[in-house]
Amino acid sequence: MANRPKVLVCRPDFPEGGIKLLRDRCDVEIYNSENEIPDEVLLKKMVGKDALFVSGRKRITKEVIESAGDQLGAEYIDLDNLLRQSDFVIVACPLTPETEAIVDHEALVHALKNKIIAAAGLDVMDPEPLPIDHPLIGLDNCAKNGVKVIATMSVGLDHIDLGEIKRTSIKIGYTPDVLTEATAELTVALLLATSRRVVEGHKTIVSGEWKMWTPTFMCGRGLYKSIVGFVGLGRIGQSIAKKLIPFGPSKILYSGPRRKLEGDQLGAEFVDFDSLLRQSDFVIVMCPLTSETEGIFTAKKFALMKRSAIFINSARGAIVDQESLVHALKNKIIAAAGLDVMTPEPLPKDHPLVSLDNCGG
Ligand SMILES: O=C(O)C(=O)CO
Repeated sequence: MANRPKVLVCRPDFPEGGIKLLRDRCDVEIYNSENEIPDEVLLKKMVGKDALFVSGRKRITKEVIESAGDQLGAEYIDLDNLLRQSDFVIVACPLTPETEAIVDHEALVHALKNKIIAAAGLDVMDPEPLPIDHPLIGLDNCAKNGVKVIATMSVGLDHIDLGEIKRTSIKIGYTPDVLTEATAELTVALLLATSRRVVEGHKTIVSGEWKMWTPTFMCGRGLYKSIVGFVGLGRIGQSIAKKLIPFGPSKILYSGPRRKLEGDQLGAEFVDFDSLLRQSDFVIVMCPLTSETEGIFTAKKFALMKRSAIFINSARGAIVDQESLVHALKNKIIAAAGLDVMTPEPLPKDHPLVSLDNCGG
């Protein structure tokens, strides 16, 4: 069918239901490799596409955005002069009261139909999308070019250069709330498995290391009357907190950019980062990866934590300085870690975190 948006799906293994939704409305090309699409392939394949659908692991770089979008540079000149001189006129000003209705679409249709100008390439229009029967749609000399949407199957946007995106008209689609409960359940599982040493215990049976019952063998740490600290109390953090409250922690703390009403409603106390690290028996990392949070878990921060503390990260590996985490675990500066995320993913088999008994993932 004509005029269907063209979408490049950058992995073959997104859930079928979602792909079907896309296929119903769009022409879909799927990049068929289990590895993330390399930039040089993406740059070629996205030519002529209206949208990209990527995973949360595909880095969307400045180069990709520049090729996808609608950036320009221009020499200052008054408008009429510019219109008289230019072979190509690129509209890239912000929408303000002064520029509103900058393109009179009827006038544009007239100009294109009557060859007053040769052609138009539109990355934006009014309304968006244009109705299928709009005269611009049927005009051979009017192309709607360039990627308009980058959709990612993730709530995290850390893989996309948002600074560059803001300089374009590209819209971002993401999946908030889709995995809130799943991530929260997994984090609770990770926390219990780590504190109750489930994986370690399993290994002792498989390896034959468990010889007999002794009073303190595989003793873990309890949530009951513990202090649980959340670094980031967004949707997922709140859901984890709700699931942990029935275990009877004595206190829930959280740190982040600001105190939240939802934190108050959960009876959680807003504290600064260092104070959270000093007080918590369980530290749960649930903040987004941004320039402010990258590498915030340094050796100094691990040193602030209790020696009995358990560290859980279900957010992003890069929030943690991983060498410092290895050091903290090896030297029992903290008791244990449960990791849903790491750098790189997957960790190589010979990475120290893989062999440490007090680290699970
Ligand atoms: O939604 C996200 O950001 C994820 O990491 C899911 O894997």
